[in-house]
Amino acid sequence: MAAPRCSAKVQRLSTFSGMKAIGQQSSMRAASPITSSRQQVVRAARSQLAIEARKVAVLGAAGGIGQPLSLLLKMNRMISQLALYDIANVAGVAADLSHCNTNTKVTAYTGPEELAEALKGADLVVIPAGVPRKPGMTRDDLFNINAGIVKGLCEAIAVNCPDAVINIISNPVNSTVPICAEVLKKAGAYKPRKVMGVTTLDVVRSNTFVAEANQLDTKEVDVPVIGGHAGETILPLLSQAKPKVEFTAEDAAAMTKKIQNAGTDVVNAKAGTGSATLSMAYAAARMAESVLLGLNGEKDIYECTYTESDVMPGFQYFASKVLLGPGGIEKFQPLPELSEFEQQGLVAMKELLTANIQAGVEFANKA
Ligand SMILES: NC(=O)C1=CN([C@@H]2O[C@H](COP(=O)(O)OP(=O)(O)OC[C@H]3O[C@@H](n4cnc5c(N)ncnc54)[C@H](O)[C@@H]3O)[C@@H](O)[C@H]2O)C=CC1
Ligand SMILES: O=C([O-])CC(=O)C(=O)O
Repeated sequence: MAAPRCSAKVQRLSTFSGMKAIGQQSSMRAASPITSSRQQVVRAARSQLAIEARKVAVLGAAGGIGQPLSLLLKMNRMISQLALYDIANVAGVAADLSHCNTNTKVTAYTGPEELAEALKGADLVVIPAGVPRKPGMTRDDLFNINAGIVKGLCEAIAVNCPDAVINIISNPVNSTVPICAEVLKKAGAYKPRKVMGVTTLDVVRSNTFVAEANQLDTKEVDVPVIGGHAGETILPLLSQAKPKVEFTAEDAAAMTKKIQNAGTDVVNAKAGTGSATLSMAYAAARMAESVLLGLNGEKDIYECTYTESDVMPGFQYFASKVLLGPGGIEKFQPLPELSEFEQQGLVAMKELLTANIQAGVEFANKA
């Protein structure tokens, strides 16, 4: 008879693992495809990190991103309770997921009257609630609907779990993050180091495309992405790619365009049925994992994120690489020396990013 596929000894730290069982020696080759370039989860597994009981809430859990994201989180050993909230269809998603034999307990909450219970005690709240783009739309075109959704959810967070880290996926991220921050400020519950716009998909895409173009192993590539999360505000720092990759000016411009347009390419390929969901779930699960590793005290956990920051004078909110830790963002990495092309990219994004930020701040503060 075949041996059982999984035993108590073969519990993995997270979904992405490919990693060896906790308690066994990990090797680079066996490392997680998501995190191995950073080696952070591998190290956590090696050190048999003391794992605290953590509650994670997903708001918009029945959607295109919410469902695969919840599956990935259900497989994350650092999460003891996964609270799934949506305005509809979430009970079935939770019932389905609850049959996966991992130790994460899944609970479902439907509609505004159950939102408070979903949030109470959460260490991390991930928000993929809201409408996605259709071909021909910009992310800004989602503002009218999604701004109100994010505002309402953040008002509830301010009351029910003001200490939680918040990962905002809902577009337009350039505006929804300022909306979240302003709502929390008004409620006296703002922790600037804990409000993070999820731009991990831009990093994931950059790593993939740069690896493919240079015949590199994807899991060894790391490209920081700064600015924001829309069009020309997405600025991959190809000059800072690790390992070092030489680009001609023409190739750098083409690669930058490809990364900036990647979301639109998926929207067009899906032809009216939505935008990136699976790669976004993967990216958000990586970000959640990094946040939780940081909360648990693991060292050297770095991610790019869009947040209120002083890193780039002239931009109140900006995406850049940060060190994560027990307090959320522990430290901002100063911007490295940029190539001439990247400096031009910074100038080019100024008008759009400033307008996006202003729209968010104004929306949150109108009566
Ligand atoms: N940050 C990023 O890199 C990315 C962001 N996105 C954005 O993520 C958002 C979600 O995308 P999908 O999951 O594809 O959309 P979807 O339409 O498949 O799912 C959205 C879910 O949100 C729920 N929802 C709506 N109003 C809600 C409320 N008030 N409270 C709780 N849940 C609510 C809906 O019932 C639905 O289940 C979109 O705004 C999209 O543009 C998508 C891809 C990448
Ligand atoms: O393009 C969209 O609308 C969804 C998104 O933000 C992305 O895929 O980067």
